[in-house]
Amino acid sequence: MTKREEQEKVRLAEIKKQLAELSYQYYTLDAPTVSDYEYDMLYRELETLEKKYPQWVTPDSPTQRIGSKISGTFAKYTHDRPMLSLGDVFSDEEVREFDARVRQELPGERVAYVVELKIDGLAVNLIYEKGRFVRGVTRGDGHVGEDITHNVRTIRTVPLHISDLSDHVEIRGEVYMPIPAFRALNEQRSADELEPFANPRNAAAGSLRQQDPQVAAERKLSFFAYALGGTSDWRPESQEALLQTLRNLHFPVNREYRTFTDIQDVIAYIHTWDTRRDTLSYATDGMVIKVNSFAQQQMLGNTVKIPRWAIAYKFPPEQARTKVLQIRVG
Ligand SMILES: NC(=O)c1c(N)nc(OC2CCCC2)nc1O[C@@H]1CCC[C@@H]1O
Repeated sequence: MTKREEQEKVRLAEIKKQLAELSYQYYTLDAPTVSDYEYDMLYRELETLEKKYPQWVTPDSPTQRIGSKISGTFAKYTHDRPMLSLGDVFSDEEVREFDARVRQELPGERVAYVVELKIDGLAVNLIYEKGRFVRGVTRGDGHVGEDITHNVRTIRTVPLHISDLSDHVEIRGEVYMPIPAFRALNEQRSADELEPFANPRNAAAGSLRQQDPQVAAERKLSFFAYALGGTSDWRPESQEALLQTLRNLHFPVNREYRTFTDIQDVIAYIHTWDTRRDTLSYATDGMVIKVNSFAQQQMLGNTVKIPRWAIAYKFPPEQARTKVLQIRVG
């Protein structure tokens, strides 16, 4: 390799690193530190170098987010640890019953709960090998999902590489379509005389099922990470510690999670979102209450489909609330 090629190879690696950091600031932190122009100039320099040296293009380059169409059906993938669903509850009383059961099964233990917004999207499994994003899979039936890597890699908040170089890391979270993107998409679909999507969840699901990643890329999907799959050598102590680790790895983590030791405080926090959730830029359909300690989650275990250490408190459906509001206003 000539001196010049050597320098260009270094420059190429440097730009990829910078663009990944700038993209994280812009899309995940919503706090860009450079102008769009500066970003575009760097991106163009990378494209020029990759055109000159195609042998140096790596799958985790920002230029590789939109690959080629896939043909035919999606490949199937078996999760190395099942992706559980959640049992639903609809009242404060049922939340207290959950707490009573947990404490009864953990006699003498100090129990803390992490409460998270329940994002109304699509559960997805992200697989990283030696730090590189290699596969994105739908939850499917919890055991076998569909390989939608080509579409997941177009999601700007999904890192194409992470600083943890373990052999196999599985990050689970929710792919969702922000409400502004959902509204714009439906306006466009009405203009094109296409059937609008009923809700952001359906729009996200429809977008992830596209054969053409160019279409998925235009749907402005996003992602919140909230759980681990079978990950080779991570041993986080608790949900809280896991969420912090995910944030440190530059995964988008929803910031509205809180930790409580008293179920009354959990219930009070849930109700602060009864109407406040309408101000969020993404759809939610409830709150997820999880026993914080992973050791205690292990002791409580899971049924075939759902954990015994977590529940979803569901908000009343929109129309019901609107009716109540009408009566009150009327
Ligand atoms: N939708 C969510 O925001 C959400 C969340 N914040 N946390 C979890 O934790 C999982 C981990 C093990 C059992 C449930 N699951 C969520 O969504 C579930 C995934 C599958 C069905 C629900 O969408």
